[in-house]
Amino acid sequence: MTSQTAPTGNTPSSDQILRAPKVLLHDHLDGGLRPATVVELARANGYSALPDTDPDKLGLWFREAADSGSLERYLETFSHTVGVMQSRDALVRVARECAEDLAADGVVYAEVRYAPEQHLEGGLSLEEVVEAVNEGFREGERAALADGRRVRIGALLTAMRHAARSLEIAELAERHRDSGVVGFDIAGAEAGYPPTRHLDAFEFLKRANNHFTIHAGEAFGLPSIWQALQWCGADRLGHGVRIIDDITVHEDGTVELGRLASYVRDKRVPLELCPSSNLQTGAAASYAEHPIGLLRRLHFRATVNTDNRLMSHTSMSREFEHLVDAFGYTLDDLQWFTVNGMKSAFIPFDERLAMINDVIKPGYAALKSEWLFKQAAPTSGSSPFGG
Ligand SMILES: O=c1[nH]cnc2c1ncn2[C@@H]1O[C@H](CO)[C@@H](O)[C@H]1O
Ligand SMILES: [Zn+2]
Repeated sequence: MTSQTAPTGNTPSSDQILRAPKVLLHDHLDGGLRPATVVELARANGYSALPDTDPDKLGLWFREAADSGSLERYLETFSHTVGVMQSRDALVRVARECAEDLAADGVVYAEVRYAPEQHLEGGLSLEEVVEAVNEGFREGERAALADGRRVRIGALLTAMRHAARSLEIAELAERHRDSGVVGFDIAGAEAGYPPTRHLDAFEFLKRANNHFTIHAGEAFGLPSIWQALQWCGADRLGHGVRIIDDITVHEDGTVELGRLASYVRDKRVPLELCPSSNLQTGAAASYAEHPIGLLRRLHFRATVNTDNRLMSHTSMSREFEHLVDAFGYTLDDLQWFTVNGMKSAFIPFDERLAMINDVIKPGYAALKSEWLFKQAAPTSGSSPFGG
């Protein structure tokens, strides 16, 4: 007679990772299109600049072109996705498919960002862009629900850091606050465009008690993170991965945090880490060397994100799989990242708490207790009771 005991340190299977409830705070709408949708929208809208019209080859092209080692070159690939997202129908479709794809990946809560100012070439107004995207998200949530999957999507409005429309976009976010927009962001090339160029937008949002994150500490280091936090007052850091530059690991294994890294950890500043994206832009050399391993050990408020599912050929499940492979993470680790994400979301506290207690924790508990019911699984071999 053998007896089964609770597994410790078990490696989650791909299937468990897929079914685990996941939270995503950093995902670009224009970085997550299905390749086939890019092709179809280009055809429908007379966009003729696509590098390939075969969906498989186009998907590969995005991935390879983005795999350049530089953020600037990575960002060039967005001209094609933004290029086909210039009509109301295109925006509704892309947003709907985004919600459906995230739901199919087991994401239960996501904040998806895009820059309204980049979608005006077909004659839409900023308001119309936001309304179209919101409509698509709601349609996608309903379609997912009809399929038995629950997902909630909030939009973040991004202003481009090289442009000069950030105050206008911040005001747009504030106007749509009760209709699907949960916050604000700035993105684009980091070097040469410090967040302090947009102080008026951040001041406006703070006066309105609104929320914002800033892409900082991705292609540029500590000064960018410091400005985002101490000059701009960001609630979260988009990437923030270069906070590692302010952390010293000594030969005897002791770790020393500089003032900025201490502040980030002490204040529980959420880091929207995007491992695959960082490998492509050169911010990290491999998954195993990605700072997320150390940041998790040191209990920073680390979260796991996709950034751009198309360009990085990824999903939340894939990001988790890479981390499980690189660091041996268990379901407890994945739950820790997920709860961190939910704690750091921009929706109200009571909703975050309910999502943690009523959706995330029960979801992981169900996965963690599966070993108890192994004998009932259809694939199990001989009877666990012998004979
Ligand atoms: O990792 C990133 N760092 C900085 N900017 C980015 C990143 N990914 C996408 N965008 C930029 O954000 C815009 C709105 O979604 C995209 O068009 C792209 O230019
Ligand atoms: Zn990003």
